[in-house]
Amino acid sequence: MLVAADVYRPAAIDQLTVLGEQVGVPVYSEGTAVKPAEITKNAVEEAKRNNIDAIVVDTAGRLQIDKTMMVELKEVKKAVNPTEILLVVDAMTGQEAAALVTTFNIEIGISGAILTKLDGDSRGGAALSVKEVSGKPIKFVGRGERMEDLELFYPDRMAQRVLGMGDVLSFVEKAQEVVRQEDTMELQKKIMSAKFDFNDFLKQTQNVAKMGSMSRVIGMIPGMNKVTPAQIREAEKRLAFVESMINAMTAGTFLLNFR
Ligand SMILES: Nc1nc2c(ncn2[C@@H]2O[C@H](COP(=O)(O)OP(=O)(O)OP(=O)(O)O)[C@@H](O)[C@H]2O)c(=O)[nH]1
Repeated sequence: MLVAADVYRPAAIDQLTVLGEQVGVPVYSEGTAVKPAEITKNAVEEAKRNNIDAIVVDTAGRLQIDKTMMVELKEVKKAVNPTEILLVVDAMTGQEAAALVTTFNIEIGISGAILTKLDGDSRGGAALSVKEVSGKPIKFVGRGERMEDLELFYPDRMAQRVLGMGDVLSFVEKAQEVVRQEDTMELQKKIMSAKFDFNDFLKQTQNVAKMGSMSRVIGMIPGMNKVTPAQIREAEKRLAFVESMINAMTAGTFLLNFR
């Protein structure tokens, strides 16, 4: 169950409700008038009543460290004694990330971090900072805006990406998640017998899209870390254009004459 305990940002509750619907997870909310610690305590009771054994509490975030927020987080921690306390760190904040992690770890005591926006920072400086200043592990990383872009963190794979060696293991795992083995065999047969058509091409591009944002997929391929965000945006635009062209075509058999 997801718990809406960010009572300050007006859209935070709605945002969590939409996310809950998307992933099929119930969302517990009491609006903005109740204190986060109280909401969290009630949510645990509600979860127990419904035999739900895991809850994720979304608390308010701030760019700057804020005393009131720290007190509030301590209250939430005291109220429910969570198994994990994960700090969400934006990788784009660079060195500021180190200060944030240090303060949260001293004040609240974190058990790990989630590093987001790694798609915008391939150098991985923030990842090193988290470990260096807190000694706590990064448990998940975000590489784009979609749910599929949130993944488990593997330090060795991150190191390979930073060194420009790609991340073939994650690439294969993601591909296995979205493509069925039988479909791959079918496709292989089509290519071998020269029957690969525009519909197959469309299916392929849709499968790649299911693996996550284009920057994320490209980043996993060895040697492709030099492709700039602008080039990726351009490629996405062109792909959308080609897709619309194919969708506008009439089905049938055409012979192309290239003489
Ligand atoms: N490119 C990219 N965008 C992300 C990533 N993670 C989150 N975002 C985007 O960043 C914006 C802010 O994300 P939120 O989830 O609202 O951030 P938040 O931590 O809840 O914000 P607070 O209100 O401060 O708690 C949204 O537009 C997200 O789609 C990521 O890994 N990569």
